[in-house]
Amino acid sequence: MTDSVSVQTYDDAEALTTAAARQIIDVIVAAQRDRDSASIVLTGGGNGIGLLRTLRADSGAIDWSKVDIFWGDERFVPAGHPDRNEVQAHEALLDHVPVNPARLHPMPYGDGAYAGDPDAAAHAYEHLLAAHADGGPIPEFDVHLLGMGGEGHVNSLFPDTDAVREDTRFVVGVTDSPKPPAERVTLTLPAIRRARRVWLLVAGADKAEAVAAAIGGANPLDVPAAGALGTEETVWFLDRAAASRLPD
Ligand SMILES: O=C(O)[C@H](O)[C@@H](O)[C@H](O)[C@H](O)COP(=O)(O)O
Repeated sequence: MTDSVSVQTYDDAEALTTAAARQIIDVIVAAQRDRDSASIVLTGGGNGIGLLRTLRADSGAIDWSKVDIFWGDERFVPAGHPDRNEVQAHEALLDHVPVNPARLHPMPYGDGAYAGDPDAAAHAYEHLLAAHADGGPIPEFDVHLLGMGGEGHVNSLFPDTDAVREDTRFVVGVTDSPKPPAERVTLTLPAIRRARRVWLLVAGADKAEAVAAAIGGANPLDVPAAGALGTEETVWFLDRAAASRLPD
């Protein structure tokens, strides 16, 4: 674990997603050079999907056939449902670049083999992660992207829930999400903390208080984003409004 937390502030959401896209190209290219492959964890939300749209326009020197793509959380809805983060990621980027389908690792669908049982789906995804780990229990993702809700949630880890309290499992099912749909599958804080880099993409004045609390070291049970830390770095990509409550 590192305490290397940094903040980058941009004029608006478009500028922050553009900057994060440029930087993720460099990280992926370097990982492919050093280890022949890269692994990223995608997130939903406007900024996470915005970053993917930016990469669609220009993904630099990335060899998309050598990127493993995982998801940090998923709404437990049927395959192809527009609310699935996976569907939005395909529309924004994955349908438009030469990914290796075998290296796309979507979370299970709400109408598939685990229908009605998000926890069984979570166990299945944890096994999938283990199968792609290089020594450890799950991969050391090169970058775990995250959005954040106004109350500080990341992935489907909402304040004061069993999911955010989870300290052993890497993936859990959620049946009580305060934000619909109630059923979700999510990586936990222990999973996020295995990532080399955790990048939080956050815009808007309604996020400013939670941003300040998280960076100020709030209890993750109250502000889940406070517990989202990478082993090498944690970077907050903010617009001016989201950064407005940070101390100078
Ligand atoms: O699953 C969800 O309900 C959303 O995807 C959610 O977790 C989102 O990522 C954050 O609320 C940040 O969203 P924005 O980037 O759009 O602010």
